[in-house]
Amino acid sequence: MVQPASTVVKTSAADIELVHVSKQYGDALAVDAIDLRIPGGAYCCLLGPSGCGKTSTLRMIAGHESVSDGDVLIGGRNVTREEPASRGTAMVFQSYALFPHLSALDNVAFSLKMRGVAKDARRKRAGELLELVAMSAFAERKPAQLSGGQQQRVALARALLNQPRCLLLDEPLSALDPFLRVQMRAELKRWQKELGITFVHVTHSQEEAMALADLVVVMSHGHIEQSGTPHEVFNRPRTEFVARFLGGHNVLGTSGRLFTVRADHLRIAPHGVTPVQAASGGSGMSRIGGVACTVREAEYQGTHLRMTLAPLDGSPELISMMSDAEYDPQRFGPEARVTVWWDEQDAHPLAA
Ligand SMILES: Nc1ncnc2c1ncn2[C@@H]1O[C@H](COP(=O)(O)OP(=O)(O)OP(=O)(O)O)[C@@H](O)[C@H]1O
Repeated sequence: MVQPASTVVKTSAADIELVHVSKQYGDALAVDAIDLRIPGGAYCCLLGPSGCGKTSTLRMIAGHESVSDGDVLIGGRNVTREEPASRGTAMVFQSYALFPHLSALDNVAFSLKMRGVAKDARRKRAGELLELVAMSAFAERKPAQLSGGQQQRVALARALLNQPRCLLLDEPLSALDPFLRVQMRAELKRWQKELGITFVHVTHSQEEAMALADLVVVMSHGHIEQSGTPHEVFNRPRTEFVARFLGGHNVLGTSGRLFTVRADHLRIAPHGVTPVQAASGGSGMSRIGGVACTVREAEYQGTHLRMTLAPLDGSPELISMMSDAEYDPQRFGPEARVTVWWDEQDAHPLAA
């Protein structure tokens, strides 16, 4: 019988706190005085485009990169100047970093061997961890004889060996094909819940972050643009950067103020139908009378149609997601004239 995760990895989750943490590489400021608290037992995703500082942040938590300024606290203890091994963290690398000449079992047992643990004891312990990640049947295989997803499981088992209180994952799914990525994503989430420890996962995929995280931290140019639950961040993006980076939003402007409307909240009627406007608070963020547009493209995406709409007044294009059930190619197909509007409550103001 497979043992519950909590009996194989007996540890408690630790909070992670970053207090005014900066990272300077020569003249380049990669991370700029960020403050962040990740509650113990949370699944946190650091999300942002290439070069925004997410890997540097993860590596500073792990202790693989020195902190230029500020403090890193794990479980309430200041670990800023501590070695990686004494922080209670473990890291899973993008490339998995397995030893090619060792079997899966010996890869997991390697650090126990270095510490002089007897062969039987280390093989027993490594075997338990391989069982946890459903890899017992592949224990004697070398990494080259394993698929990407299987190598990832071995890397995870190895990282769990020392009972970490926080697991740090650097783009752990990026080397996998799309199908396996979705499957492994679900397993990561399940393991995190079963183990009950804090996971910090770096990704540039908003879809991955939305699917996995309890806490999404959106970064740009070394700053935290916004942090919150996936629902908060998606429904209430704070800045234009967050709205554009997450996608699925239209960024609109009226009299110098910016706001967003989710693509699936745009309302569309065939040309000539007068929109019925929900009560307007007079903020100017709804469009009484609607925007006359031409449908530029209608892309079928299974459950939805993604429509690109070109306003006749020459303002920037809008994106609409319409459910397959609502879509009528006669009325909303390419080149159709339509009227687009939105309700006041669906328009969300952005910080300047
Ligand atoms: N060792 C280094 N020396 C000099 N500059 C570095 C070093 N490591 C990172 N940088 C720079 O710091 C900035 C942040 O890099 P970092 O790797 O943290 O970003 P990232 O968001 O993880 O990017 P990616 O998704 O591409 O890995 C980048 O401009 C990068 O070029």
